[in-house]
Amino acid sequence: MNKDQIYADPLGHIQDFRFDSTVVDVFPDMIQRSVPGYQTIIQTIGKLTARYQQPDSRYYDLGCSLGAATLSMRRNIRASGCEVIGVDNSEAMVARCQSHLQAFRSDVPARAELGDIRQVQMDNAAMVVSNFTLQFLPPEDRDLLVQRIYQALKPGGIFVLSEKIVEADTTTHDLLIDLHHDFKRANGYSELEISQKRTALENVMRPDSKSQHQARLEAAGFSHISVWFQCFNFCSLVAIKQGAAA
Ligand SMILES: Nc1ncnc2c1ncn2[C@@H]1O[C@H](C[S@+](CC[C@H]([NH3+])C(=O)[O-])CC(=O)[O-])[C@@H](O)[C@H]1O
Ligand SMILES: O=C(O)C(=O)Cc1ccccc1
Repeated sequence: MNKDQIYADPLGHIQDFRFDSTVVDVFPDMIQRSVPGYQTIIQTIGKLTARYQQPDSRYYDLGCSLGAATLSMRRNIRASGCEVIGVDNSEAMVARCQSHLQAFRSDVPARAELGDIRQVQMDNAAMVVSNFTLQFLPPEDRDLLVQRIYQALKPGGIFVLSEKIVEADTTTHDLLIDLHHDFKRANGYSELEISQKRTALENVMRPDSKSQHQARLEAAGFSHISVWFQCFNFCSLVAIKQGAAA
């Protein structure tokens, strides 16, 4: 696995963070060392797939990057007539993701599509995952996407939404950010790397608060909403669409 050293040297001008080929080459190392609980979340997406799978259904991974969640869903589907679709608007990510998907044998079809998640057609879904992707959309586009996810889900379908979050309380907000930086430091990132990456993300990643996420999911129509994971300022929610009446 290639080590992430993208922000190791001092940069005169720090450009906005982009998911280009330089990032693709180090992405598994970067996400592992930067996102607390990443592995737990990927594994739990698999467990949720095993529970919420429905036959003849689609499973979407929005902002699939290299396909970690796509693969985790595919590994856990036993129902027939299912298909897993990863979508990402980074050409470099989609190309690498597609070759990962082909490297593992499976009876469940899976593909990575190049596209903007705001435009992609979704329907007949048992499950939709947005694992740290919604935070990169312009805030004004988030409500509509969540409404479209709700519409795409079948009754009883599940949406897994993982996000970096902000706290309303500034004291605990600063505390959680400090704890996250401690986590990055413990994983070998220097002060310079932490601060340059922070600057690079400032204009492109705009986290909401947990209550904003919960309100948006409720407004879209989801019946059952819970935070199932949180470590520092990283969290993951499940939102379930009401099942068919018995
Ligand atoms: N509008 C958009 N349309 C499509 N893709 C987008 C868009 N905006 C950003 N992306 C894509 O969303 C991904 C976000 S990374 C997801 C990790 C993955 N889910 C994982 O479980 O490993 C999160 C992170 O690195 O913090 C990138 O690949 C972008 O190209
Ligand atoms: O690195 C960070 O500080 C993050 O917030 C997580 C992250 C991980 C990978 C790409 C972009 C952001």
